[in-house]
Amino acid sequence: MQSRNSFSHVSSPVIVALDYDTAAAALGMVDQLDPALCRVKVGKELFTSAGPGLVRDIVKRGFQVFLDLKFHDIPNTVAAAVRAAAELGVWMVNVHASGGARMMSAAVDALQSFGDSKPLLIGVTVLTSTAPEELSAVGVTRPLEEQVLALADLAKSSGLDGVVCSAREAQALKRQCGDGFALVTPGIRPAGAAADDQRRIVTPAQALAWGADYLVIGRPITAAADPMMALRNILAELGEKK
Ligand SMILES: O=c1ccn([C@@H]2O[C@H](COP(=O)(O)O)[C@@H](O)[C@H]2O)c(=O)[nH]1
Repeated sequence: MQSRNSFSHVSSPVIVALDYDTAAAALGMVDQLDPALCRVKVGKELFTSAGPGLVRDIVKRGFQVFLDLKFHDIPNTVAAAVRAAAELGVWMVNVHASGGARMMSAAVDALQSFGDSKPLLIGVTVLTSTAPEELSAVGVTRPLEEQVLALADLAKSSGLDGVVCSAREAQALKRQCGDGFALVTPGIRPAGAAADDQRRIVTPAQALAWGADYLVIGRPITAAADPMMALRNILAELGEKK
């Protein structure tokens, strides 16, 4: 899957999740990483503590940034938020697909004026920390995979570029949505690694084999004694299996 915006120069599928509470800690990790070997993700903790200035700094260092703020609000607010994200120069931004078609279409429309520098717009389906048995407690009674497929269908018909899902759903999603629709998969764990709070985990090689386009990996890299070595080991495993 080649991303369809003007930032498509990194061939590695790995997106390193920078889940830190200060700009200094995040930049400490960024400075150990190579922008030719991975992209990076700024999520809610880091953005809330360090703000848009840090995102600009990371972009200036040559990294493609996935701004993972999972917007979910009324259409006008989400449209304005994704526009603000695009102005930061990020490569990818996301919204919750459960926000509905009108909200997602408003986000798509808001990005039109950015032309080739438009970030990829991705819809979150069901979080990878959600176990199948947890869905009914939030009012979703159909099976988890059906919910993921339905939300992906809504995201695609609303004009989004892809979805966040578990790689466990990747094969069914590729069949339904086709190759041009990006599958961004957190919940990635090398064999033997701790699952932590994730519930639908997949190894890096298995995720790619099942059709994931991007692998979001946090703690298995950032908590490693040598994060760059951990990244290189994952890439080597992927190279061998591709
Ligand atoms: O469904 C989702 C959506 C987002 N995430 C985010 O990805 C990383 C995963 O980090 P790990 O340390 O590899 O578990 C984290 O930033 C989450 O907020 C997700 O895990 N699942």
